[in-house]
Amino acid sequence: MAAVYQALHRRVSSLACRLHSTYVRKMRYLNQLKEDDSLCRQAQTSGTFYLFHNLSPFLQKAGKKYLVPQLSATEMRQILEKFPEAEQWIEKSVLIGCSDEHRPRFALDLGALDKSVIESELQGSFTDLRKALFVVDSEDSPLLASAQSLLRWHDSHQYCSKTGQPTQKNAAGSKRVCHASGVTYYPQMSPVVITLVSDGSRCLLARQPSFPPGMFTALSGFCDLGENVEEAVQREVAEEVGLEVQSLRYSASQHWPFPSGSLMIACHALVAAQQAEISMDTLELEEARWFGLEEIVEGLKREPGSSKQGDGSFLPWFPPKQAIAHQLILEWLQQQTAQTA
Ligand SMILES: NC(=O)C1=CN([C@@H]2O[C@H](COP(=O)(O)OP(=O)(O)OC[C@H]3O[C@@H](n4cnc5c(N)ncnc54)[C@H](O)[C@@H]3O)[C@@H](O)[C@H]2O)C=CC1
Ligand SMILES: [Mg+2]
Repeated sequence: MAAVYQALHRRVSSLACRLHSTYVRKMRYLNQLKEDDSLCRQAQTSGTFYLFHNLSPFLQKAGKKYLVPQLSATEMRQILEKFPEAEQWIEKSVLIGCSDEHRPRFALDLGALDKSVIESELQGSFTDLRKALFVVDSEDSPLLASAQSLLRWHDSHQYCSKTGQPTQKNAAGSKRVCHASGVTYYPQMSPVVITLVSDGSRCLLARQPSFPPGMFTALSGFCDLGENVEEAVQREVAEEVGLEVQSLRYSASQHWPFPSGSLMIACHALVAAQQAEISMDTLELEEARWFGLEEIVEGLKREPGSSKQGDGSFLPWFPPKQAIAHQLILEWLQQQTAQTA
């Protein structure tokens, strides 16, 4: 028995080692592409391309599914030949990853070109990211989200904020440089805390007036400069619902492309059950209230379309699985059911 176990252990370890080395080699290769412009330009000739138009990704409908096509360099050339100055377009692409076989992936925004020509040629459509994220396969959503954030960053950092002179991107798009001032700009994102507050038996969800009718989610807020995650959670909860966090626990994080590239840091926070009276910030929130276990279970079953009632009001529903708020709510539910079991 021990021999079988040892053999199994050896096999698992060697598999883990091989997997690990694939990952390490991939990350090192990507880093090389970021650092070496000529290597990256060469990689563009064998890479694949995801297309965007004014930050909307290109999707193809196949039956009920939406696919995110990757175009080869040859297919890219065929499309771009239909427009003037085809060569300069490839230069605008940004590196967003690579396959395990080191085939690099790029994203390219063709916003200045006539989108109907591309759409009819490739039989698909440029789709708003707020829709695209929720209709594509779950492994494609993070890729679209990070590609869009990087393209947006390049689009809004064309000039040096010190000299006003144009900045130049490196081949991979991992930075921009102002040659007049020597300043290097790196893509930025904003840290945002998202907190599911619980009083031990209920959890607190809120809605902003801009949310779709009936949607409730966890409290969120941008971190202030100089603040750590714990301070940001405590401040946001105090500001938005007037409660004092007693303890908090980190759950997970997620890149979120709205409004312009955020790192969502998700936490569970506990407040004292005796001091759980909500005092809502009416400037930001339209409604904030406690939800019991049953209401959470029911809310998770609902979809935007099924939440409208006969009298025109909406029953609560929660963000879809692509949003980290959904994961926080599921975790809370699991914890509650484990406690009451
Ligand atoms: N993935 C998910 O599950 C969820 C994601 N979110 C995201 O979190 C973001 C932040 O949540 P809010 O409650 O709106 O934040 P918030 O509570 O900090 O309020 C937003 C206000 O903060 C100010 N602000 C400070 N720094 C900012 C920055 N870097 N960028 C933009 N505004 C800044 C602005 O005045 C803005 O109106 C939302 O934009 C939303 O996209 C929110 C809930 C769920
Ligand atoms: Mg907020």
